[in-house]
Amino acid sequence: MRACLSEQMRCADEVSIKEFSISGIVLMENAALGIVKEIEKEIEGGRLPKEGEASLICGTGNNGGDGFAAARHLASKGWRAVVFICGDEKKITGDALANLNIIKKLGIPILSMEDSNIEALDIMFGRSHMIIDAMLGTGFKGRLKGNYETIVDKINKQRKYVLSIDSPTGLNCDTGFAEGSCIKANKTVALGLPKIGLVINDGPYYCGELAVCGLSIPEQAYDRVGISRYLTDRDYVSGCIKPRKAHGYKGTYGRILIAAGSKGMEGAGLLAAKAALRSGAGIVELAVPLCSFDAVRGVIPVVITRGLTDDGEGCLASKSSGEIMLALRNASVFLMGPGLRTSSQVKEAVFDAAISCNKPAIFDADALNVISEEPAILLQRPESTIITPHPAEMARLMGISTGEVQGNRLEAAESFAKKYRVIVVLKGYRTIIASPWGETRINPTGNPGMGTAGSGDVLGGIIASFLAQGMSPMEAASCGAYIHGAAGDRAAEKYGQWGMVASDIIKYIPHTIMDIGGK
Ligand SMILES: NC(=O)C1=CN([C@@H]2O[C@H](COP(=O)(O)OP(=O)(O)OC[C@H]3O[C@@H](n4cnc5c(N)ncnc54)[C@H](O)[C@@H]3O)[C@@H](O)[C@H]2O)[C@H](O)CC1
Ligand SMILES: [K+]
Repeated sequence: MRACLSEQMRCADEVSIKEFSISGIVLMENAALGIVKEIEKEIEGGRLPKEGEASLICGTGNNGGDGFAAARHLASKGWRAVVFICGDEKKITGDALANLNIIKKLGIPILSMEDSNIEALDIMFGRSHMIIDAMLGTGFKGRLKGNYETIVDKINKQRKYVLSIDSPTGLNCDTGFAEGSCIKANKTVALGLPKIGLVINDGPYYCGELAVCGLSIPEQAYDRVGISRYLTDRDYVSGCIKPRKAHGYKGTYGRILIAAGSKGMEGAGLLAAKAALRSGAGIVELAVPLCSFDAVRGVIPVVITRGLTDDGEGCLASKSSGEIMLALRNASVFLMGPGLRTSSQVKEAVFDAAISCNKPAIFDADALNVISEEPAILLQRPESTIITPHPAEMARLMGISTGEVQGNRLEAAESFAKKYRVIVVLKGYRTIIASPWGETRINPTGNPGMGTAGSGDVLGGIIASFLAQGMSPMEAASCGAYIHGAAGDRAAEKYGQWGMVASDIIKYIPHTIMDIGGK
């Protein structure tokens, strides 16, 4: 599913209205119907009563207009709807005014904002079963002004079910940050497309459950606007995980070469190898420095192991690159980096491999740490090359602080992908997969328990595996992140976020793939 900036949504609305003759009032009606449908799902799920009182707190823009229209549909379903208008009623125009006039004629109770009425909100909320936040949507900028802040704080103090229309009021729906007070909703119904800020940074915290109501805006309108950011969803992943061919054999599912490890860091390569096999790779070969060979040989019987010349100090020797090239002749995909550690010899080995390897490749962990000394080396690789940095590695690659990366995750991943012509998988909360050609995907799965040693090695293995089985690099990176996160979510259910470890994520990869539709 696509995700967009508020300005892009405004353009798509305009295209729908002007070029496809879907008028604004139709979009607003569709919004109201979609919101009521989402409320009905909450009733079915037992989170709301079948009938009750709803307080609709409406702004003076179109977000408020959606609220007026929703009040009418809720009233027709047997709810007692009470509308409170924040701000100067005289400012209400267009489609929002049309809907306000309808509910006035229907006799739906409307309170409007005068300072004394703010106190009336407490009585209103006291009686309500549900508060609908229709104050501000994509038109909101900066920090809440005037009475908005007081009202938002009042709503957050209530222990009532809160549904936000399009975006929780107070949230910047482009950045996913709130500068001041912000509604903490139980559910947010995004209209048209989810805005980027709803799915990154603090957005998911404020939104609660996210539902999307398409408003019947045609895909052509989004194409016209050039919206190329996506939220990876289950349908996308199940479309990429194709049934295995009846006549397939292990060679059909690819052969992965993993160059990883150093003395005492043997686990990294083993985790990647196991994750690759558990996600369907045909053959996995793990190449480690000779000094680590005995520690990995036979640990996973189905993994082929190979020793590479070491530097006598526990790491790869620079001349190991010739041996890696030899091993790569039989491989279809190359994964380099987990547990290598950093030294000038490791750097030489990584740079040689980066220049010479003509197979689809993923560079991870320490391979990225040495590449960060001269990231321009990446320009010598095809655009399909994948790098999988965590925020600190991304910061090193970009020569900025981790805080700067985390404050602008989307921009960091996208700008690096464009500048160095590689696919960037920026790990962390809401992993971002950015391509050099402008397609970006945001991953919705995963949990804080996945911040555990070896978790990234598991992700590298899954991506390599999907690549080896024929997915495009963008599909492999996006589906890899999705399955990794979803398996991590299952591991957290079983062991808790505190107790889960990387090998638990691997345990749940098979079930997660089966759930998504892989046999
Ligand atoms: N996605 C769609 O296709 C549709 C969306 N709809 C809804 O329309 C809103 C956007 O409407 P708009 O009138 O442009 O803006 P808002 O209602 O969000 O707010 C405008 C209002 O906000 C005031 N404002 C701005 N910043 C602040 C601030 N910091 N503090 C206080 N007030 C602020 C500004 O002055 C304006 O008065 C979208 O979200 C959807 O809900 C359509 O209904 C259907 C099509
Ligand atoms: K809102």
